[in-house]
Amino acid sequence: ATYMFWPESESRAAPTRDDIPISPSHFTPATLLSSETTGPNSKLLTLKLPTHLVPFPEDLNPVWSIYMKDSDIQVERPYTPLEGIDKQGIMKFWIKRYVDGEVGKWLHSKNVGDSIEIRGPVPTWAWREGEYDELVMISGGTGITPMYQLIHHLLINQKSTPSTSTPRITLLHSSRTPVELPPPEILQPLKSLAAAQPERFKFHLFVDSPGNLSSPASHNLQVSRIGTSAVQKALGLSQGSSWFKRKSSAEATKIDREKLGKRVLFLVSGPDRTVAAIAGPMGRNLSQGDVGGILGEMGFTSQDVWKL
Ligand SMILES: Cc1cc2nc3c(=O)[nH]c(=O)nc-3n(C[C@H](O)[C@H](O)[C@H](O)COP(=O)(O)OP(=O)(O)OC[C@H]3O[C@@H](n4cnc5c(N)ncnc54)[C@H](O)[C@@H]3O)c2cc1C
Repeated sequence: ATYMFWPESESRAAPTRDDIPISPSHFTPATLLSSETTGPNSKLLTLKLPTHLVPFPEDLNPVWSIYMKDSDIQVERPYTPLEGIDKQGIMKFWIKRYVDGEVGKWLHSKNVGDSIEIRGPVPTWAWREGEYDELVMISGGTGITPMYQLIHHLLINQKSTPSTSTPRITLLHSSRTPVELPPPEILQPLKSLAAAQPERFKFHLFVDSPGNLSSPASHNLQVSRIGTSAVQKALGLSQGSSWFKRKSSAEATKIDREKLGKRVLFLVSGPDRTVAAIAGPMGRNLSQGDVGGILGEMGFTSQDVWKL
């Protein structure tokens, strides 16, 4: 997935400046305000920029990320600020450390007060108002971060009632075990939103294995992979309905897209294996590749699916 393997660009050699707002063409030193362990291999990092370096809100259409540079080995990787950036220059990130990974490990080793050079904002995927009636988001691990940024922008951060052109959203998220689930800073706002506006937002959590939890169900956790039935449920369909073409048993899960009657977009983000299982592997050179996996089996095509 592009999510894991971003090509090394020459941009890591971009100059460092602290006199103009952040932009993709230069690095800017930010200060690490807090670093909090959130699981066996993840941390929540908060960065702060001086207020005069904060970009204009109109340059911050979700979903966007910023590159952070490991200044020891001069390697940069993109990370997604969960709530974008506020007027005070604060950005929060949920970051995983891989055993043999470079930048994640380096970021985890940083102390409060340290300086981290950042470059961005860089668009990940451009949200366009009014194009979809419904978004079905499927994420694995830290792949929840772009989903969270979009949900925060559309539904959590709204002072007034969302407009009728705001899509209904379902988020299906999976982590390997309960201790690897996103931290409360991410889960709690999503749970509150699902409880307060169930007609606008639905949220379901999955784990591959229950870990030490004796009763996952009481934590609203399903112990299973995200599969066809979870997607059907997200679309408000049930197996018996006429939406399903029933030409042969092999086609039992195929959806008659014409009859869906709503403009649905699937957003998929996470580790390679998760993206491949849900929507087929990414293509060469960061292209989307064909839609495969369970969404492909259900009959969805590249106009219905975007792999982040
Ligand atoms: C737009 C975007 C936004 C992102 N947002 C976030 C975010 O909010 N939070 C987050 O945690 N991550 C995010 N990522 C992922 C992040 O950019 C890094 O890819 C991730 O942190 C791993 O980088 P690393 O340097 O720590 O590990 P790397 O050194 O890249 O290694 C990662 C893993 O791959 C393995 N590996 C390395 N090289 C190879 C190879 N050649 N072949 C096989 N395996 C190999 C390593 O052993 C390790 O397990 C985002 C990615 C993108 C593209």
